[in-house]
Amino acid sequence: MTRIDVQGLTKRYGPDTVVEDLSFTVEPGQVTGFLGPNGAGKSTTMKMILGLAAPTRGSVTIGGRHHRDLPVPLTEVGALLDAGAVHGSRTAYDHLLALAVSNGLPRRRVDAVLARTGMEGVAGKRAGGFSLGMRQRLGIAATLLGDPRVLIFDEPVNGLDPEGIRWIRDFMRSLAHEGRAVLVSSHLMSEMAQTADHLVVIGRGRLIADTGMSDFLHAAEGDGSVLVRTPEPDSLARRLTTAGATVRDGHGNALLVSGMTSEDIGKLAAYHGVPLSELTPQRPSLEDAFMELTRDSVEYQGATA
Ligand SMILES: Nc1ncnc2c1ncn2[C@@H]1O[C@H](COP(=O)(O)OP(=O)(O)OP(=O)(O)O)[C@@H](O)[C@H]1O
Repeated sequence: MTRIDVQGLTKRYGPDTVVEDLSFTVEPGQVTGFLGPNGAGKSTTMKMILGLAAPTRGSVTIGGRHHRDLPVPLTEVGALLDAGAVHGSRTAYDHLLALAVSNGLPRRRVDAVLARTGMEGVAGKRAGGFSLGMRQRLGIAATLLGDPRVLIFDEPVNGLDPEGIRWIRDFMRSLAHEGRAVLVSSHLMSEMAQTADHLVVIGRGRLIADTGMSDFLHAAEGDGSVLVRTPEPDSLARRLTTAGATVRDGHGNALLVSGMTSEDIGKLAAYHGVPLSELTPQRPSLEDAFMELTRDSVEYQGATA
């Protein structure tokens, strides 16, 4: 099985250390979300994985080999860093054919990737006239020309409409489902939550978290308090406190209850005949959880941060 192995990776540009002692693996059969605020070093790390930037220290291997030692790189790793890197005057078919030929790949792979990405209908159209979503599809088709086991996408959903985002998300999942190792960068936690199985979070070039998505979501669930709305807040607060819960007053007729599940609060209220108009477990948004995690490492904090 082919995995990406990043070990002690460091990159300096002059006096600036933009990636610092970074280690993580990208496992086959799952989507690994590579998350970090703007300027965190995601693109630089991806370039080092692909041999496009030389590490100052540390190493990256793909299936145990450095990128420079891969005989036909496109058959081992496909990458989309910038979907704009297409000759606008070429048709989608010719763009892919030029890539295939220059990499010694058979012509039939062009038809295969056009079909895989649902682009047969526009294969003869010039890429210069494509929407951003179509350009992304073309870029993704190109990454698949060599049928690689490892795929790398830098912010693939940036600027796309909801349909385009959904398409890319499903596509990433299907690639992982086939056993490929998929690394996808983003600065949006909410996007990753719907796509990734595993999360590698960096800030200012350093590793902040390397965790399963479900563990992250679990940790983000907060203190487990429950918002309860009732026309009889005083009576319910008394009964909840007697039953061992901690109750804080909210706005209007709302109570914020901790130390008891929403299910037990509902049962207690029903038992005492107290009507409820709302019973909502409180969870911080994923974006909140991510901001909390990376708070100390955003590059430029606003005056109010
Ligand atoms: N060739 C370069 N020379 C000097 N500094 C660079 C170079 N490339 C990147 N940097 C700096 O390295 C830091 C990390 O940039 P990088 O593009 O890797 O971050 P990123 O996490 O991908 O951010 P974004 O989401 O904004 O693309 C930034 O401060 C950037 O200015």
